[in-house]
Amino acid sequence: MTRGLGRVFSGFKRLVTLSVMWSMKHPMYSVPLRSPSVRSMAVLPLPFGKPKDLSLPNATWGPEMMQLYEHYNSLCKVEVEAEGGQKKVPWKRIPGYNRLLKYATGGVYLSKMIQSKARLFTRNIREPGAAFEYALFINSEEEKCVGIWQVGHLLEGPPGHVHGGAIATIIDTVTGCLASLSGAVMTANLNINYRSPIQLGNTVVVESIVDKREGRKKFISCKVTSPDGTKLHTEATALFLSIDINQLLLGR
Ligand SMILES: CCCCCCCCCCCCCCCC(=O)SCCNC(=O)CCNC(=O)[C@H](O)C(C)(C)COP(=O)(O)OP(=O)(O)OC[C@H]1O[C@@H](n2cnc3c(N)ncnc32)[C@H](O)[C@@H]1OP(=O)(O)O
Repeated sequence: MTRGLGRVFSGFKRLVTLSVMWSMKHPMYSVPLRSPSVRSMAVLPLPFGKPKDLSLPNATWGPEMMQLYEHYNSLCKVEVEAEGGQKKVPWKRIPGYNRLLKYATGGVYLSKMIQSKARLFTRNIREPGAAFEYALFINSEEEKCVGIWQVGHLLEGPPGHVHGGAIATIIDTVTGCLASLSGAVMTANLNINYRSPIQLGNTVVVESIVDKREGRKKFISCKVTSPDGTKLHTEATALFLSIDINQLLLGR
């Protein structure tokens, strides 16, 4: 089984790697608000169809979530001067699917082959608004990732408030997205200080930056605040280690 999977995977590996690298540089993520024409590189024709981008607004998004989305989405259209007089758009919205492998060309097929029932933890509840509603924005120039999150009623920990494990998930996702800018990583360490509880249904902003790199290690810090930044909910530091995705998938 492992050998068979290895053969399937190695056939796609190069394609996936190249397309992930290409996708991080491609301006496709600058999707205008409510644009019906979301171009997705994960879109291959038959037989699996087009994956749905779950990072776009839906009817459950409240005014604060929409305001933040519009703010960061508008940053995704701002060009800045880069080296050699060229223009760059540093902010990109990361499209969200229910599996990570759908991210890249070939991933649609791969994700059907490898544990077809697997779902990304943050996208496994189909009811809109019930759990994690979010969009991630990344600035590769400043090495910064911002997540806007609306936390639904299925994430209760203390009465009426968000579970600490759900907050850890949010932090792991935002810092993990930033850490994976240059390739596959795993979380080695997550250190969280919970400063003030988050009410269910509320929207929060999660900002993360790279503090330091040492070989395979990336040290990232993160804070979770209210939308206007006045209330600090959570602070965290994370250590990510770059990994060989082959080893992860093939269990070597
Ligand atoms: C591609 C683009 C896609 C973009 C699209 C993104 C969209 C959406 C993003 C969603 C993002 C979700 C992000 C979820 C991310 C998870 O949730 S990952 C799941 C949770 N994590 C795990 O299960 C990891 C389990 N642990 C492991 O697999 C292994 O321990 C690790 C972390 C891979 C490290 O193992 P290793 O590679 O063998 O490394 P090892 O030799 O042990 O250590 C190397 C160095 O790191 C140090 N180290 C290792 N562990 C630790 C530790 N815990 N503390 C301190 N130091 C440590 C060692 O001391 C050593 O240091 P030096 O001696 O070199 O100075």
